[in-house]
Parts: sequence; C-alpha cells; structure tokens
Amino acid sequence: MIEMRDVGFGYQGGAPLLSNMTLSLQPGMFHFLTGPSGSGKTTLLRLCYADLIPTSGQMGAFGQDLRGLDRDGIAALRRRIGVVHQDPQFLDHLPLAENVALPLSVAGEPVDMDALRDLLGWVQLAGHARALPPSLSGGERQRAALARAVILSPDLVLADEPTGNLDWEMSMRLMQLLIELNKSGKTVLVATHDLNLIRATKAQVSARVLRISGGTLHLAGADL
Ligand SMILES: Nc1ncnc2c1ncn2[C@@H]1O[C@H](COP(=O)(O)OP(=O)(O)OP(=O)(O)O)[C@@H](O)[C@H]1O
Repeated sequence: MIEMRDVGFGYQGGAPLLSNMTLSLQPGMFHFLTGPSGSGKTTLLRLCYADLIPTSGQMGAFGQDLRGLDRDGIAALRRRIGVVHQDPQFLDHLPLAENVALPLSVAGEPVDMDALRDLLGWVQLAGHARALPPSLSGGERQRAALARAVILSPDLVLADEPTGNLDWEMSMRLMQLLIELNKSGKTVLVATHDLNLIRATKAQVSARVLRISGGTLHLAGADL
C-alpha cells in the first residue's frame, strides 16, 4: 500500500532528519507510528501522502512509484488517503456539515445528504451539523476532522497525534472510531507518542507498532 525502501529525508537547509527508512504498510492493518517529539512522525506522514518528496531512496504508493507522479497522479493518490492533521483547520464561517463535505465539493462530486447525515451520526456529531467550528470542543473537532478525512472513502487513513489535546475518555472515543474503520477494511496509521493509548488500542485490535528513533524506523517489540 505504501512502500519505502531506504528512504531518506531532510528539510531544505537542515541536516538529514530521517534515513534508511524501510516500511511496508500492510493493507487492512492497523499501524501506530511512535517516537519522541521532534523525531519526525509528522514528516513521515507527509512523505506518505506526497506532501514531501524523499531526498533519497524509493517510495511507492498503491503500486506506483511516487517519483513519476504528475499533479493529476498526486491528486489521485491523495484521494485514496484520508488525513487527520494534528491541529485540524476548518472554514470557521461554514457550518460543520459543509466543512465535512468540503472534499466532495473540491473533487467536483455531489453531496449525498443521507450519507453525510449518517457520517455525522457515526462520529456522534449529528446534533452539531449546523454548528460553526469555533463552537466545537477539542474532541468534537477531531471527530469532525475524521469524518472529513473519510468522506471520499479512502483506502488509507493517516492520523497525526489525533488525541494530542484530548482527555482519556475523548481519546478512546476517537480511537474507537479508528478501530471501527480498520475493522471495516481500511488501513490505518496513527502517529502518537502516547504509549498508553497504543496499549489500550492493542487490547482491542491487532496493530503493528513502528518507532522512529535515531532518525530511522524500527518495528517495536510485542511488549508494547
Ligand atoms: N517545514 C519544516 N522546515 C524545517 N524543519 C522542519 C519542518 N517541519 C518540521 N521540521 C523539523 O523536523 C523535525 C521533525 O519534526 P516533526 O514535526 O516531523 O516531528 P514529530 O515527531 O511529528 O514531532 P511532534 O511529536 O512534536 O509533533 C523537528 O526538528 C522539526 O523542527
């Protein structure tokens, strides 16, 4: 699904950040990406959805070499990858339902109002469809961001510290939704530094844990 071989990356003007990364995201699998703050988790996710280009190595997604992709190719790739950003941004003047449906409008697709209602119900925001984003709590914003990330039915869902600002109950509520998505067949990759969250999730779903340390990727042991 996402394949990296000996991938290296450094931001322009900076020292190399990541090197010798070899990774294969297995279809239908739940993955965690962990590592200390600043180790490069967000950077790795950005490489996965072609927001950044590797400095070295080979990288493919859905069987295609990312180096050969033109703008249309990248747009097609991103359609298959839903992203929940660390600090999700919304258009504050638009009601929540319209924010969640935005990827459909951008893709030029019609909005199926029943499906949108169902999606908002699934993330427990049915009663907030007309609410403006600034009125939402942190947990509601993250669940809205998840709904927006999956509205185009992506094959892969990437979530960057989605529970970073949430209490334990709200964190587990969000993780429950990600587990449900995975059980429905989606491949999931969640970046988090929270080992308790990983353990609590692993009690419910089989998950691979990848760890960034020393500027490269390792498969964490089963004790995590
Ligand atoms: N656009 C950028 N330009 C230059 N350096 C950057 C850029 N984005 C991130 N970095 C640097 O790259 C390193 C890794 O950042 P990254 O955000 O990928 O780490 P992270 O593991 O996701 O951290 P956190 O857990 O704190 O979110 C950090 O030192 C950061 O300052």
